[in-house]
Amino acid sequence: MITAAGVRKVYKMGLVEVHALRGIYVDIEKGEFVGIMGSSGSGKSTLLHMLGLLDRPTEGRIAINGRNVLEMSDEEKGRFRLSRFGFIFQDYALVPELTALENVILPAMAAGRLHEECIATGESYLGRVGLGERGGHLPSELSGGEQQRVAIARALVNNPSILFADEPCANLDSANSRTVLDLFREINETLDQTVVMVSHEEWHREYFDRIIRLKDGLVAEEIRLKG
Ligand SMILES: Nc1ncnc2c1ncn2[C@@H]1O[C@H](COP(=O)(O)OP(=O)(O)OP(=O)(O)O)[C@@H](O)[C@H]1O
Repeated sequence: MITAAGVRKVYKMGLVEVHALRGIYVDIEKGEFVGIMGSSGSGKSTLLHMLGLLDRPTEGRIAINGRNVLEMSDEEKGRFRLSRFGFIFQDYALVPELTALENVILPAMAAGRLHEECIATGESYLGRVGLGERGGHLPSELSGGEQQRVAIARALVNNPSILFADEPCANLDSANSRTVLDLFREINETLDQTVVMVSHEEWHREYFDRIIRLKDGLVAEEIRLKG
């Protein structure tokens, strides 16, 4: 589904070069729940950004369903991200002035869908994450775990083919982390949704089908746990 081949990423800060990725080869298959693990600074978020087309590699090839994304224009990549990808970040990234439902429907509105259809789809996804009664609440009126579930509903609203989550449980206690991880697992199993998640918590591995472990910008090991 997504292939990264020989992907390097160098951040240049003045005269200093940071080699965040040093030649990564990974394949993400449809329907997988993949954990990208590794110690701090190993390149996990950078890899997620490359696979999610949020940033471009310095060198190497990324292909989605066989198509080389480096040949896409920025506009085409933007459309692709909006319609095919869902993103979840550790700080939830909700708009504080908008209600939960308004946050959830933002990507659907941006994709030009009819307002009534956006509301109906948004309500249905809020129900799916267990917040059907909380659509009118502002993010500040919700707990961290609830805010992250709103962010998951928002990521799902355009029915993407792949969900990218960057340390989605980093700000949650273990009970809320489990709720969020159970939700990812359920979405993965019932909607056949591909999930790629960055984590540095070893206990999360019980949820993953496969782990890609990074070290110093390279794949140190891949472990298949299920499937
Ligand atoms: N925008 C940037 N500019 C400069 N250096 C960066 C940038 N983003 C990341 N880096 C550097 O690239 C390396 C990899 O960073 P990355 O955030 O991908 O690691 P990570 O494994 O996700 O770490 P963490 O678990 O701490 O979030 C680090 O040395 C980091 O300092």
